[in-house]
Amino acid sequence: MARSSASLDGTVLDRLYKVIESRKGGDPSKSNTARLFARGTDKIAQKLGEEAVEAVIEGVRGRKKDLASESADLLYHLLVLWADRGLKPGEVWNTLAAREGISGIEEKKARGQIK
Ligand SMILES: N=c1c2ncn([C@@H]3O[C@H](COP(=O)(O)OP(=O)(O)OP(=O)(O)O)[C@@H](O)[C@H]3O)c2ncn1[C@@H]1O[C@H](COP(=O)(O)O)[C@@H](O)[C@H]1O
Repeated sequence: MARSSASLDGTVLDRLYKVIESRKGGDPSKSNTARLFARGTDKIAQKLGEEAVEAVIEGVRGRKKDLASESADLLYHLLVLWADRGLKPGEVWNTLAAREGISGIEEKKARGQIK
C-alpha cells in the first residue's frame, strides 16, 4: 500500500538503509540486497556506477518520471555501498548539514581553487 504523502520525504532513506543492513548474511536467492552483499564490494561499486550512468542518461533526456526511477535505483545502490562499508547515513546527513549555509563558491575560494 502506498504511504501517505506526509511520509514521502528523505526519511525513506533511513528506513531503506535499515532494511538493507538487515539483509547482510541473508539468502541471495530471496533478496536482491543479500545477493549484492554476497557478490562483494567490487560488484556493489560497479552496480552503483552503472546506475549513475543510467541516471545521467535520463537527466539528459529530461523525462522526469524516468529520472525519478533511475534516481531511486541510484540511491538504493549507494546505500548498499554505505552498508557494505559500514558507513551510517547519519554521517552523510551530518556532512551535508555542516555544509548548509556555506556557499560552494566561498568554499572553493577557501581551498584556493578560485581567486
Ligand atoms: N530499492 C530497491 C531497489 N532498486 C533496484 N533494485 C533492484 O536492483 C536490480 C537492478 O537490476 P539489474 O538488472 O541492473 O541488476 P541485476 O539483476 O543484479 O543484474 P546483474 O548485476 O546480474 O547484471 C533489480 O533487481 C532491481 O529490482 C532494488 N532492490 C531492492 N530495493 C529495496 O530494497 C528492499 C529489500 O530488497 P530485497 O533485498 O530484494 O529484499 C526492497 O524492499 C526495496 O525497498
